[in-house]
Amino acid sequence: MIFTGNTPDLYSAPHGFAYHHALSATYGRVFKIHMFAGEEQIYLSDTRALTHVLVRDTHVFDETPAMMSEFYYCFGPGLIAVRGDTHKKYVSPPGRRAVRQRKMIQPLFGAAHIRALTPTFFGIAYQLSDVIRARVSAACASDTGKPSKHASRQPSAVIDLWKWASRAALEGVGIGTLGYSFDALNDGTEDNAFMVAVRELPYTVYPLRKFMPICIWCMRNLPVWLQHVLARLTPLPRVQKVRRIVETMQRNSEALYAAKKAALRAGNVEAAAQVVKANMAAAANEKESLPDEEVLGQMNTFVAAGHDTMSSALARLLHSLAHDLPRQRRLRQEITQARTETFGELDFRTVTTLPFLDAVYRETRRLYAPAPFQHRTATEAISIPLSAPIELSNGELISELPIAKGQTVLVAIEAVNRDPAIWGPDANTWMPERWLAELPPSVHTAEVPGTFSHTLSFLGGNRSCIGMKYAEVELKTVLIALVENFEFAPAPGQEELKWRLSLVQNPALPGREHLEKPELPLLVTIVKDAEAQRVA
Ligand code: HEM
Repeated sequence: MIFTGNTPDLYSAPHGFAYHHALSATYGRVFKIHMFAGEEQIYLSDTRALTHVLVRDTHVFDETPAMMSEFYYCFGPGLIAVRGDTHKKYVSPPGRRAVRQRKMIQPLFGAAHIRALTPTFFGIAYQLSDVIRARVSAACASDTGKPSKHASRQPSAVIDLWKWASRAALEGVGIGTLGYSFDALNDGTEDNAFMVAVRELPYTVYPLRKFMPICIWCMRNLPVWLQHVLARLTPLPRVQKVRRIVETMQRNSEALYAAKKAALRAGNVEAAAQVVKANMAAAANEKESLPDEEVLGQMNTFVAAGHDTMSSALARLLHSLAHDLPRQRRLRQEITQARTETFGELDFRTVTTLPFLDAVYRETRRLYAPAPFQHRTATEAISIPLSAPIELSNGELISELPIAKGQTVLVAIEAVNRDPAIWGPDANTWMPERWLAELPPSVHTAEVPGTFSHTLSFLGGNRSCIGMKYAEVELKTVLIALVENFEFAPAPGQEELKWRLSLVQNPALPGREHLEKPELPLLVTIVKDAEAQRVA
């Protein structure tokens, strides 16, 4: 305990959430936590101070070396794993021009591109609904010899929706960013190695965070070839599994990249991945372009960042609605009415303007941020202002928080999103209606430095989530298709699910938290038959 500090509790998958909630409730918005080998970090949910960490003083607060090393090892030099000038600007080798990664990638996640992708998202959403329908029908048929449909009882079955949330997320990010279908929504498709690797990465790598200080030392002090030799020789099975996953992802991205470049050279623009297309066009025009390893880094990053967060987010939306049938019915009614009013043609405008759908989406993102915290490390000593003075253990009152050079701040995303002083006494309750009324003045005065609806779910500042709008439109589209076609309810005998802390949160059945694979069993009932769906 003296050596590990609070680290085991802070990162504990099964108990981590309860521990974080208890810490905030007990110690407030600013306090110290004790990490591995005596390191002290600052646990921060004071919004004024966080504005400095995430927005105003980003020249001081950088991504934590531990996280950068982890991302770099897993994905290569993609947007999430590069810092400072490289994040904005590639420091070019002689003869090459400099290119800003974020600037170059931004259009791929801009409103115009997302609008153009909306029919693709609908295609994925209806494929998902078809596969769930087929599963329910098959389960009913195997129970009774034929699908159990009669006047009073629609076909229903318990389905593990984690598997399908994960597959839909993969298909979305594959088609949307790489122009590549994993064929993940074809019921007969077995998981291929790439799919398994992407899916298993977050919960395989997460428990290794306790060894991060050792990894960082190696990455800072050893040549890359020696790091790879050491990774191969490390006897921990988990390290070997991560290594295999990373190699699989890299191999598949390389093959895909080669195929996309070849397609583009052969004049098949449609078949090219957006990022490859944009980069090759830039290079052809002698404009700023990324070297191959950075394009590969983006491909790995998009797949991982898009898959993990999106499957967690969709799972939370379905789970919340399953536990609240009246609100689920209200949402279904809104969607059905929109379908009638638009003569069946739901589009980008419908997706982004349905008020209750929007309220459900915002509330779920507020209460259940897939990534409940992040880290930033000060590259020099600095003092940042606090919203309200705090009392130190020696009785001294301070209104500026001193942060030492090298000290890490834990950005407590979830604590801000659930702060009762901001959101009111019902801050911990899932209540979509709060978004349909005027938000309390405290939400505005808090000045949360986040890019999404006064929350930190997509963080804020120069490293906020680039996929925010992409996520919103895809998730809402999928929700429209699913809620219109099915009713979701807790699975009998499996009503309680436990949400585990990981790189992004994921569900498990009580007593099965030790199993790495997440599970989301829900009772799915078909409420709109296939014929009606086709007519719509
Ligand atoms: C509900 C879904 C999502 C949530 C909650 C989410 C959340 C976040 C958060 C909190 C960060 C900051 C991480 C950090 O500071 O280390 C981030 C960064 C990032 N996200 Fe997302 N994300 C989501 C979906 C997506 C999607 C769909 C994509 C791409 C297809 C994506 C791509 C990225 C990338 C590339 C970054 C790094 C940005 C940078 O460093 O400049 N995210 N995301």
